Amino acid sequence: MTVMLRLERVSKSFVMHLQDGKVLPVVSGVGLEVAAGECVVLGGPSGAGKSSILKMIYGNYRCDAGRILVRDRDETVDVASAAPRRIVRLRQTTLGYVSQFLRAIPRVSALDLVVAAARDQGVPAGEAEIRARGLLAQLNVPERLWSLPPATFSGGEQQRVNIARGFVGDHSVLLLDEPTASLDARNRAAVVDLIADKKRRGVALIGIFHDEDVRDRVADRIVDVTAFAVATAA
Ligand SMILES: Nc1ncnc2c1ncn2[C@@H]1O[C@H](COP(=O)(O)OP(=O)(O)OP(=O)(O)O)[C@@H](O)[C@H]1O
Repeated sequence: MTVMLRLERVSKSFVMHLQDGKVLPVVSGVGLEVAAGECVVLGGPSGAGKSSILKMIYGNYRCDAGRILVRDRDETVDVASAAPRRIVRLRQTTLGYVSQFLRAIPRVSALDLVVAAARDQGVPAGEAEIRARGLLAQLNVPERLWSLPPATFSGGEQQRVNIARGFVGDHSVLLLDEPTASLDARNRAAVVDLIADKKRRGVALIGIFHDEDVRDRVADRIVDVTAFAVATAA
């Protein structure tokens, strides 16, 4: 078993600068591991800290304590202490993040957005286009839309273009932040298939899924984040 991601004693509080620097502790002592080919789902009620944990792993939120170890080919990177430039490189080679929101670029077509995500990871142009077309088709994005910029697409269509962007490359650790939120049953099933495919290829996945059916189909393990919740006097 190759561990691709390990969190050790990770803690996070938010400092509310607009409220006299009041400190809002969120999680403490988070420890978990994700192996290659495994999908771990973060569980627990709203506000438990699931998204904050994903954002710390991706390096968007700084953690107060602990280590976030990501295997990057022959090296191990501690996201908690790595320099920003190292985190940017880690995201190019190894660490991907898929949310439900697409950041559309004006005048760039849906197909080109997906191709660009693969090219950023060094996938050759021809191969990138084949993968992008395959994913847009698998995610039921109508072909007449592929040459159009997604700014005018429906929410679900934009979400599926974003999922195609997230899955088109060769990241070996993928963070999934509710990628199936507001998709219909057919497209939720398509995403479940994509996750199964990544698992077969040895990708380590960790994610948040509010849909119980999807969660049960993708999860090898569910880690309940309330175990790491910080008791506050409120
Ligand atoms: N940038 C931030 N600044 C201040 N507080 C924040 C910030 N991000 C999250 N929080 C707070 O941290 C707590 C955990 O939020 P988080 O989004 O991680 O929970 P969650 O388990 O993902 O919830 P949900 O299931 O509703 O998305 C919440 O109380 C939230 O208000």
